[in-house]
Amino acid sequence: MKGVLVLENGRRFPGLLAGGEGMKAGEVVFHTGMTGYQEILTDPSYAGQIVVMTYPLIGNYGLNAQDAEAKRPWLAGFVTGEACSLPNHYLQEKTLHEYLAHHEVPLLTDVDTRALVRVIREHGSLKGYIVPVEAATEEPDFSALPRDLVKKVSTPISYSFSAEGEYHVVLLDFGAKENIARSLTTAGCRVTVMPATSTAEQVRAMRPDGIMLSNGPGDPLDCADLLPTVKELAEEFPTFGICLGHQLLALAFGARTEKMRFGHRGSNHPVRDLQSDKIWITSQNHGYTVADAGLPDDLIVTHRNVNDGSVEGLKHRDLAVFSVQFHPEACPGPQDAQVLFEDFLSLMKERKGQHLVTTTV
Ligand SMILES: NC(=O)CC[C@H](N)C(=O)O
Repeated sequence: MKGVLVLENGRRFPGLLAGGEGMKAGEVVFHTGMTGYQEILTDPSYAGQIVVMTYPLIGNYGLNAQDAEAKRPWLAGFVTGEACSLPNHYLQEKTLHEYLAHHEVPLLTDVDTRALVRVIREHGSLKGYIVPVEAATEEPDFSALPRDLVKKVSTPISYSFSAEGEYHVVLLDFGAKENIARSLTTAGCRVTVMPATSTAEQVRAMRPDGIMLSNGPGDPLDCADLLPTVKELAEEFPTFGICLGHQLLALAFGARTEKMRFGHRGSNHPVRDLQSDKIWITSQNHGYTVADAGLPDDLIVTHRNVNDGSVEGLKHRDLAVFSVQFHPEACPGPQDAQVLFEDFLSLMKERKGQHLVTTTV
């Protein structure tokens, strides 16, 4: 079926429509990863967004049971140049077309994604919608795009992700990629996942050694009601924030966040670790950033993006609290930053009063 992506500035990008066919509006963003599309499709941070892949051929290794970051896709649409309908991989269970049709997510293929990405880069991110060509006269209501995305994607109930491990981490789920829990488990932690709206008392009752604040969708300012709890927990426990978790920590301690022109979404964003002066290649997916202006004295910048200088990491001057804008759990992507899970373990170890043996490589 012929379909079209219509941008809010009126630009139209025709293609072939498969998957879900109802009108789905969202913020149109692009991702530069060559692989990792299954992790992108299942990353809850993309809720409410239409993701355009810049790499021309997507889907050639199918989707499997192991690489999902969540049980379902949350994104509003997926746009590719070419989508492979005959994938080949020993783990492959579904094609891109089958997976997105099953979850009723529109898949628009055969799109001139190079032209589309140029428009987004020039104008900054734009809202848009995908529809069958004949329905493209309907006026979408962009004002109706949801703002309570974190509460939509967060787990409704607490659950134990892993039951063994020396340190107990409560993972506050703002839309967590499963690989954060997997990485913590691999590092030797017992992980309990709790809803985004959990109170400090509920978290404290779990007797955690540390708090992990996850990634998640939307504008961090939409989560203002969660900030007092984030601050209370960070003042009491070793705390590690990733992406949205980093932004919420920053806001909770008095920093500001701002929307970026078109964000960072890809598997090879260079970040400078200011302490070692080494460059890490990182996986990123964010449209907001912590602003340099008005950064409180208590927060020290630990990492910066090499391309645009934006804040990529923070630590608290006095508390056992640190956070990064990129994804050390790196799915998809490189693993340069995985050492941060060891750093988190070290903070929990210190809090327990044990001697620290650094495993940093
Ligand atoms: N991956 C994330 O956690 C993204 C954080 C936030 N939604 C942003 O786009 O900046």
